[in-house]
Amino acid sequence: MVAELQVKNRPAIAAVPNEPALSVQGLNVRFGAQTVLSNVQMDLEDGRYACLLGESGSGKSTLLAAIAGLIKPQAGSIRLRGQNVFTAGGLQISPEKRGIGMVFQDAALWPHLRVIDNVLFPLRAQGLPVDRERAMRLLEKMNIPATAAKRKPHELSGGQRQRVAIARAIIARPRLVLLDEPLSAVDQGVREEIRYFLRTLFREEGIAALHVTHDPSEAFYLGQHVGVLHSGHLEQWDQPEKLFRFPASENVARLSGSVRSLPVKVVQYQSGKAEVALENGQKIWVPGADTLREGKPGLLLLRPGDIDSDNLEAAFAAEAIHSHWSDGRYLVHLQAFDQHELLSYSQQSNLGPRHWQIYPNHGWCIPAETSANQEKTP
Ligand SMILES: Nc1ncnc2c1ncn2[C@@H]1O[C@H](COP(=O)(O)OP(=O)(O)OP(=O)(O)O)[C@@H](O)[C@H]1O
Repeated sequence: MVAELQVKNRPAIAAVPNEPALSVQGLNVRFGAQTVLSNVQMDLEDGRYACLLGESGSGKSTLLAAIAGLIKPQAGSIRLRGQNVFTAGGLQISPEKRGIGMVFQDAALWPHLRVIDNVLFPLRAQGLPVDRERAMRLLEKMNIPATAAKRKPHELSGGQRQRVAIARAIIARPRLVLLDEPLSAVDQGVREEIRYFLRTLFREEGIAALHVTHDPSEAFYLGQHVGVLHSGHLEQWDQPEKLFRFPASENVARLSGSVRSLPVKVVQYQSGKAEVALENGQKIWVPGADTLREGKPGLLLLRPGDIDSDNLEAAFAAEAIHSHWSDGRYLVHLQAFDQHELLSYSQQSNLGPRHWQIYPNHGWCIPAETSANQEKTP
């Protein structure tokens, strides 16, 4: 009887070769009158690690809950390795049959079970062979000493508990692991250690992951693919370098790292480059989106590494109004073109007026009417 029940809990879906680990199409989620996810589309290749950035309340946890089967969306579809697990037509495979591992902000281990039994729990729940050797190997890889395997979770540090939770999430070789801010409750040193384990372990095991975080450095360290969710819209889902260098919107730029924007007018556009007029009338060529239109307003997105103060052929005057030590250099806040703030890195902390230059071929220009700007309009 017990064996029958366990077999029933095994993932009910078989893998289709060469299909993405996860495919989400047109997903909509509403809670009452509030639309929390709107037409979300994403594909995640098998064995790839993806990170999802977004502000608090943007819908990140809701998306994970929908993929895990914990809530039922109003529209769209979710496929795991080619098999539908949710369709708006009525199919809703239950969470335990989706073959998904989960890691939460707090490790959420069973307090009454020893560490080893916590790790083995998914195998027992799914009626799979209880592979103690694999459990011990995973704990060893996560730098948990063998002696700790017999302890209860409260006898471990917070960082160790989180590493046990990661071992538990992958023990059954799930097709996908969902991680909801797994590093936000641990301190910086432990965070760096765990993110190293995550990176090496998931690649070794070839398990796909969707990892939610607020921290761009975490997303770029771990993510082979990175997305930005804003007000329930997945504004970009891309390779990390593309998302950082060519953000689709001001929100994507802002949520993926330090950035400031300058309003410009598009003079002309030629194969990936735009000539834009700055507010002081000066014209420069910058990389630009192919959605730019001549004569229309644009937004020139500038990261600190796009601006330099040491060049004598300086392009514009600006006042350094604040600087602070950041990651081995100063991050300088500039006041330019009347009221606009820009950022630059510098070896010096000198404040006051100076001349600055936008590096040739740096910056990224997008149309002024991206979703971010539309939302700001009252
Ligand atoms: N079960 C629910 N019932 C009603 N509203 C909900 C429910 N779950 C989430 N929400 C609302 O949906 C919105 C998105 O919440 P969600 O937790 O997905 O955001 P998030 O991006 O994960 O935020 P955070 O980073 O703070 O965890 C919020 O406005 C939240 O209040």
